[in-house]
Amino acid sequence: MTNPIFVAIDTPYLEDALELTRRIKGQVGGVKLGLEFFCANGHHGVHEVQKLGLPIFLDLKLHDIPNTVAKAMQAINLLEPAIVTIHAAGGRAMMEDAKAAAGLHTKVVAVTVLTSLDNHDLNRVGVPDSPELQVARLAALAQEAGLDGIVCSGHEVKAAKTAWKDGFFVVPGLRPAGGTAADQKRTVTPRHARDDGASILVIGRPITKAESPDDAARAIMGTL
Ligand SMILES: O=c1ccn([C@@H]2O[C@H](COP(=O)(O)O)[C@@H](O)[C@H]2O)c(=O)[nH]1
Repeated sequence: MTNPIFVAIDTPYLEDALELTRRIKGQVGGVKLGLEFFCANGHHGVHEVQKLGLPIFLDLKLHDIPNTVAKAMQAINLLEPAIVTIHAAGGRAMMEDAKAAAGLHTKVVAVTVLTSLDNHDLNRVGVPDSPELQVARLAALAQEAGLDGIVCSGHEVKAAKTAWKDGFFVVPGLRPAGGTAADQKRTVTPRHARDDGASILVIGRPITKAESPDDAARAIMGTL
């Protein structure tokens, strides 16, 4: 089995990111760099991590008017990321323009409902539906816009895959059995997400905050 684990390296410190990536390199399939890292280290930082040889997932969650998102996408094309995120809530035109501006080998995936939100949180931002319904709605819009796939929690991935057979499904909010959820509200185990159709598993703190990140990644891989 290809290793589906992308480890979320959530740090503003380049040296820490490099050390962690070197340490877990043999145990994961790729590295996810987010806003925290990109704002602190920019293109240079991404290049440095890239030199270690793992596929790079740039989790920038772009969300703006179509022209601005398309220009941002063009500006990161040089980095040739394997995966980039945008927000589905930006609408169909924004997603279409983002995909058109992306490099040929970059998967553009849309964040549907953040895994840190539950039903109540969603209602508070004006969405009267459940996360399941909202994910299905935004996944259909992302598919119409020609994107490669979506980001959703492990609770919705099975239904999303049924509706979008060749979609690419990124699932964060993963916790090994008994793990601390922290700010995540819609969590499942990595095995559950994999069995339900996740294409890649995004795992941060259960690996990066473990006493031995490489052992933690190996142990999670052993459960899949
Ligand atoms: O809905 C989403 C979208 C992105 N994320 C990102 O995934 C990791 C999860 O980190 P953990 O430490 O495993 O909780 C993090 O980088 C988020 O920005 C998400 O959690 N949920």
